[in-house]
Amino acid sequence: MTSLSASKSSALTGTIKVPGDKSISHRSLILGGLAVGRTTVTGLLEGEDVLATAAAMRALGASVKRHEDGTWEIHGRGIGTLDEPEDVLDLGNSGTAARLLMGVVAGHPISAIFTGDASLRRRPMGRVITPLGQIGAAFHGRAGGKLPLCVVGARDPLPIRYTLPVASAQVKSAILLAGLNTAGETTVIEPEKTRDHTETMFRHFGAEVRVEDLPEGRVISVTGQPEFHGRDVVVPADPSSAAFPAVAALITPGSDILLEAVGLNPLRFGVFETLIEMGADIEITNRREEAGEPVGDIRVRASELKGIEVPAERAPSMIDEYPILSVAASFAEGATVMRGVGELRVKESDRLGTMARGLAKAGVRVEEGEDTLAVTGSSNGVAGDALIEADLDHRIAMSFLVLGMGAESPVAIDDARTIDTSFPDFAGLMRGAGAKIQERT
Ligand SMILES: O=C(O)C1=C[C@@H](OP(=O)(O)O)[C@@H](O)[C@H](O)C1
Ligand SMILES: C=C(OP(=O)(O)O)C(=O)O
Repeated sequence: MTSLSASKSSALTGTIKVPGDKSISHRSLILGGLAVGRTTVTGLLEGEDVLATAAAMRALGASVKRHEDGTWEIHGRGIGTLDEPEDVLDLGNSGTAARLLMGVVAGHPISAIFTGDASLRRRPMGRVITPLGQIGAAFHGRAGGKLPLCVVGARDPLPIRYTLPVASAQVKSAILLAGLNTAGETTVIEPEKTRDHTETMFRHFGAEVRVEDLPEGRVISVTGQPEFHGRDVVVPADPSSAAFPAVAALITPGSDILLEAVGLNPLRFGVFETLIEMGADIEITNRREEAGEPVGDIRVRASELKGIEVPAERAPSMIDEYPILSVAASFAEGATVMRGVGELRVKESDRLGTMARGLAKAGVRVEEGEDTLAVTGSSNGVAGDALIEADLDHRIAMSFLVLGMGAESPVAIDDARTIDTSFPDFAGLMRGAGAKIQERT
């Protein structure tokens, strides 16, 4: 295991291009593999999660290649024509890859066995098994719907109308992907809006998607068996990754950084809204659109932050950003109370537990509730001097390295390898901006 340690850094400066959006990268490989003809993807995140999706799409019969210039080229044969994989599909650490691909397989007359690393094997899959079972797929696996499990795809997938019991773009996307191969209209109702990259990209590849805002929620319908044609996709920089250098700059006096070409989709932007409410000096310029997604540059300058209440309804738009928000809160004056965050317990780690334990170890006042987290910052700063267990969770690992950049004494993480799932070369990019991150021996 590579252990890294971060210590109090001087001002962070310069332009930082964080890697491509993870959600959009997964979807571009999957839809490219379902389309007839050539799809090219530029700016694909080459993190382990996305590479697991690339390998799975190859195992399902798509041609997926990387060119030397970093562009990816995908050729599929059309919806309904995937091959049965000859071996187990190992999705590593990626919940998105596992759940979206279960949707794809559920809608095809093939079987596949899904597994993942120790973190993915403890995550709940019942949330996709229930609706995909209604479509006609069968599942054989461990008690409680955990991986490894075998998906037997439906011979004649049925169109369903399903209301999401949990705000999850992964569940919504799994159902819509299975719906691609049904004769008829598949409808998902989401009482709380979640990221809409699947809907946007479905349209980009040629599907008919209807979206209505009704009293029961957002109603999304896709007409099955569209002709998907290969398309060009430009992946914006990931706002979830951008949040790490952004918070690092906010808590490091004198910092002034520019985050280039970041996705500004409002359903992903909750963390920046929250930081601005906390008093962050954040400015967005050069707004534009790429492949149907809004993009812009984000300038972040060191700021005095204050604690706030983060409303529960904002959770889906910043679900992956609570760990790094808790770090910002540790340097803010007063309490930051995060509500409605129970979903964090079923991510790569139990993020409420891992954050609460780690912050307490580093000397931060923190209270963990069943679905709340309250962090109280102090004008004395953060003590640090802690070794944190990342627990196979990239966002926990990066959050504590950022904490170390502002703390009085260094903060170390036991396993930095996990960062490669979503942000390869995080340490290199941060060092380039002035952060002090060292290998521990
Ligand atoms: O659809 C996606 O790409 C994602 C959805 C979210 O998960 P849930 O659907 O479980 O909320 C998020 O946490 C994950 O990192 C990516
Ligand atoms: C929860 C995350 O990803 P996934 O669900 O794809 O493992 C994440 O990246 O924070």
